[in-house]
Amino acid sequence: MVNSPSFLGYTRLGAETTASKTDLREQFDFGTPGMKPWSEKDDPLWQRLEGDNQYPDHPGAQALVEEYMARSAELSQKFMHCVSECLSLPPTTFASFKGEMDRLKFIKYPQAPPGSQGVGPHKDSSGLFTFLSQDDTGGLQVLNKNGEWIDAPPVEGSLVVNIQQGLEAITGGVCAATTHRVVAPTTKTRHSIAFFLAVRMDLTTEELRESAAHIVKRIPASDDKKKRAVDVPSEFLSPLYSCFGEAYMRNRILSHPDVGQRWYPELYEKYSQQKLQ
Ligand SMILES: O=C(O)CCC(=O)C(=O)O
Ligand SMILES: [Fe+2]
Repeated sequence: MVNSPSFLGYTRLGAETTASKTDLREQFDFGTPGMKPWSEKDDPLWQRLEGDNQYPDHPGAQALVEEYMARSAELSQKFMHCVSECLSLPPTTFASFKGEMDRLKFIKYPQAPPGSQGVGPHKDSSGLFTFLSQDDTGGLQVLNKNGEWIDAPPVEGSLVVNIQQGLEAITGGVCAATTHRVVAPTTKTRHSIAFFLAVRMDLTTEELRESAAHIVKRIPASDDKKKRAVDVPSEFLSPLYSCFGEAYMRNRILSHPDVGQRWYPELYEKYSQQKLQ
């Protein structure tokens, strides 16, 4: 991944940081193929997050990744319609928020001493929803409304769906982003595959406030529930960033400091000193 300004490719064990601690996992990150090349002259820096994949040197890997991404994109399209209906909104309400490059990650967690951090507490930040497939090892946990960690145990043939910060921001916090983590396995290796449905990176906080107000008005949640949900902090809603792309760039740089330092040294310095407001 260190060769990719788009944070795509292989991340070795120990190179990723979440909640200021090193994660015990290795992974391959891929994006929807065929993105427009970044132009230094015309495009904002965050546009560079959309780039070319680095495929492993393994027969069939590229075809498999591309098929997995295409089918997940199709599924997520239907899922978004269902979510809109559940919120009593027209089925295509979220269509105009959909971003260009979805992401797919193949993750491996090696055995570790009890209580080790596979991946630390976080909210997914590149988009609207995450569709997660996990093997039968267990270790995925979700924070409930009382602030307790509860297991999200493997259920064969199922996907875990996380709400990402993009949807949280768009719905004014009514659909709160899922805070989750993985406790490292102690007796065997754990594998998981995560598909991240992209949100539009050019969406500015101003546009967002307008559309969120419009959507929130129409979602039939109690005012009390709406208010509490908005209290969840989100880097996407931080006044520090003018659009989703910028907020996502910060997230990538702090999660993958080696890549951040190589390609975006000035931003790395800035973000590592900045407290999220
Ligand atoms: O491995 C898992 O089950 C979760 C992975 C995850 O939350 C992530 O990579 O964002
Ligand atoms: Fe996650």
